[in-house]
Amino acid sequence: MNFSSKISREYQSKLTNAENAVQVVKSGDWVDYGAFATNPDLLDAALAKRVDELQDVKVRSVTFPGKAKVATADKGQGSFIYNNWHFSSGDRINHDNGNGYYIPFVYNEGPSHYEEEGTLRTDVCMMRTTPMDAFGNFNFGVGNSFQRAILENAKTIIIETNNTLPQCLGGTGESIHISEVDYVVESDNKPILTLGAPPITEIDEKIANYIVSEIRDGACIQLGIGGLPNAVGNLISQSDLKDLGVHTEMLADSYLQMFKTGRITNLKKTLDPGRMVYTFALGSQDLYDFIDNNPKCASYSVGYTNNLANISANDNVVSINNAIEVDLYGQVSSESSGFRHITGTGGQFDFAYGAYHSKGGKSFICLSSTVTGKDGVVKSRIRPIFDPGSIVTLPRTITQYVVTEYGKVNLKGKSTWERAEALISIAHPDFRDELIREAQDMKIWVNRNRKDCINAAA
Ligand SMILES: CC(=O)SCCNC(=O)CCNC(=O)[C@H](O)C(C)(C)COP(=O)(O)OP(=O)(O)OC[C@H]1O[C@@H](n2cnc3c(N)ncnc32)[C@H](O)[C@@H]1OP(=O)(O)O
Ligand SMILES: CCCC(=O)O
Repeated sequence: MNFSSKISREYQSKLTNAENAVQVVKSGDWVDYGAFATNPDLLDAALAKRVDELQDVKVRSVTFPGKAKVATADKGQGSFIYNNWHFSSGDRINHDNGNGYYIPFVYNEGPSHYEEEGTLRTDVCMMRTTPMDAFGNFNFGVGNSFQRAILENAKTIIIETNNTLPQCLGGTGESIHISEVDYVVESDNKPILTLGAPPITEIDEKIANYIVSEIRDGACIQLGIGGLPNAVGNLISQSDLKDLGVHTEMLADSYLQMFKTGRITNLKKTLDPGRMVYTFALGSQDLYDFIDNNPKCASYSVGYTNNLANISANDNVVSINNAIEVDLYGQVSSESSGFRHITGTGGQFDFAYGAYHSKGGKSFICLSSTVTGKDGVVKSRIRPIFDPGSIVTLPRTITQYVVTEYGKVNLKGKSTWERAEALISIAHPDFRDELIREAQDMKIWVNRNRKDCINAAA
């Protein structure tokens, strides 16, 4: 039998439908899904339908597009407990409603949690991939992440194919072979989630200006998610910066824009020169078309992209990420607000640490100085201390630059009173007096920190 007919016989023998495939799940099992667009769709729906038959099935996902059906199927019967390593907006709603839980981790350690013997059990992994190629491989498309480590830990593997996933060339960890798979389900090829570019506000533009003036030719860029990093990408596209490189966890539309305007060549990178390195992609159809089979882009496991030594291996790494709040000690909270869990630590810690340790590298945390709550009340995002429940994403020892529309400050090497002074200088003017009073009560204010000196710094 020749190679291709052997592969196709194996494929046919494993082909089934979603309802049959999920019969493999038993009460008490741990089930892992995919990450981002590689979360299963039909298999999630089929598993949720077994709500009356199953007890105590624990599901783990990474950033489910929309809302996972298993999370809401349960209605308190103890059939499913839904957990997630990083919340999407749907996961956030599930958590708000008591239908989901967060799993704390730093993103670079995702693979090792599954690789360390006995840390995590995976009875069944069900994930979405591209259809099988001529060699028997299923590609993880835009969700490489730590899928390979999960699959290697899984007792049973079910693949749900979708032909709208781009073929993402690796790298490492970007595919699985038919010989490793137990069941294949062909889906209805519903288009994967696309994300429009977030709108750029005037405040975002001001913040982006402070950051872009710190970037030099040949720098290696990591942009986080949200409007602010998108504004930075937009401004870089219009600049005359040259030979920028990309080593990031998330590939988004702003990289495509910077590539098209000739800002990105990747030629000055010392690690993976000539290639844009990423572990997942989230953006428009244009972005997915760009990465599809593109040898200039390399999809790697997050154990590689977010490895601290790999991040700092390139020179002049610039990492730009968003935050929810920063306190006067310089701690950064990027994943929750009080007891409301919003997203996750993700790779923020990895890139803030790795960028600072790259030769000439800089790490930026950016946020608007205020936010208007759902109750209409305007709050300062520079806080004396965080509310109970707010999670520290970056300890104060790791934070380098903090940027608002009122300026940028570098906290490295600064004592507590200098940090308070620096951070209040970039807070919204309406909140500065109150922050100074709080800093006095917190014993992080000395007599030479006076209001006029704050105004001078601003
Ligand atoms: C994928 C990557 O980012 S790679 C980079 C490394 N990873 C990280 O940085 C992970 C942590 N960071 C993050 O998850 C994001 O950058 C965030 C959440 C900090 C900001 O992302 P954005 O998309 O700009 O957030 P957005 O403004 O849409 O707010 C998300 C939610 O948080 C809420 N929120 C934002 N700021 C605040 C605040 N200061 N107080 C209370 N709630 C807030 C919003 O109301 C919104 O809730 P909703 O969905 O109910 O409306
Ligand atoms: C899963 C991690 C995504 C992020 O870093 O935001």
